[in-house]
Amino acid sequence: MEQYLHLLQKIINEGADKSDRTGTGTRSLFGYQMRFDLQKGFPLVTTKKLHLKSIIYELLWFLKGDTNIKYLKENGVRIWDEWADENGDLGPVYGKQWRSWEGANGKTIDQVSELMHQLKTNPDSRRMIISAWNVADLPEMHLMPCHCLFQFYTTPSKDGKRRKLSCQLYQRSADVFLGVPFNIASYALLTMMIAQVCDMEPGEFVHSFGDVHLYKNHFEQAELQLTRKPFQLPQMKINSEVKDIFNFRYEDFELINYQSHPGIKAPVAV
Ligand SMILES: Nc1nc(=O)c2c([nH]1)NC[C@@H]1CN(c3ccc(C(=O)N[C@@H](CCC(=O)O)C(=O)O)cc3)CN21
Ligand SMILES: O=c1ccn([C@H]2C[C@H](O)[C@@H](COP(=O)(O)O)O2)c(=O)[nH]1
Repeated sequence: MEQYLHLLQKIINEGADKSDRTGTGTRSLFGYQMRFDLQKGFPLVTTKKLHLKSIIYELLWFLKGDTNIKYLKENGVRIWDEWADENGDLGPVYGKQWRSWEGANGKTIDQVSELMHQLKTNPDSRRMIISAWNVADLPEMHLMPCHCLFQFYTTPSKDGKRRKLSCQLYQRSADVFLGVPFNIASYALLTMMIAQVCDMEPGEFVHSFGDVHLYKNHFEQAELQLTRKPFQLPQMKINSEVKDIFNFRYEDFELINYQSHPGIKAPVAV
């Protein structure tokens, strides 16, 4: 995960100091890209211990089309608590847009099912995009989508038998210390899950950023992380019997050989 440490260092060295919506203050860069070859291991940050359980449950929650934190809470995941109302609702956030985007004349569009259909029937398509940035719904969302648009791309693999699947994400706003390690692992996992159910090989995850920032109250934590040497990447083992993107359960994932430095606490900007 040298790419990630390089980004942290670059923000510290070259970023502009900016105020932000939360009142915390950030140092920020505009426009940056990282690439992760998913055949070289699972891109989970090793310079602090990451809680993969939260990442997996959050992804399964998006795929269910859920936008209430009840399911997360039942599974011990608290990362969305600060944004929910008294009923646990977050408004029409990711899950709603991925699975039931409301179009004209009351029709809803399941972008994930559409994507699966395209990948299986027309894998050279240049239109395999999922967008959470539903402009009409933005005012109702408790937090506007940060990872707002992603695209898939396939090529024939070397042996010509199976295709290789890559994914590129555009993240308009990125909390480099807390959010980004989650976002990398989440989209890497999603790409591997989709590759499996389409009988493809995982290719690359390309992570493109708009405003990528380090909050002022994460500086010490980031400096500590930069003193640490990354370990080799772990591997992710997925239950190969699952052949439908909507049938994955938490128990279908096994992280192997994850060696990391200790966790580092940091306050989340609300
Ligand atoms: N300021 C901010 N940063 C974010 O990364 C973020 C938001 N807001 N709002 C919406 C979601 C929620 N996300 C979050 C929220 C909290 C943690 C966090 O506190 N992570 C801790 C451990 C949390 C756990 O797994 O229980 C960490 O050390 O990574 C991570 C991602 C990502 N998003
Ligand atoms: O998956 C996520 C979700 C959120 N973030 C961060 C990025 C920003 O620091 C805040 C959102 O604030 P805005 O004012 O709406 O940009 O949350 C993230 O990094 N990853």
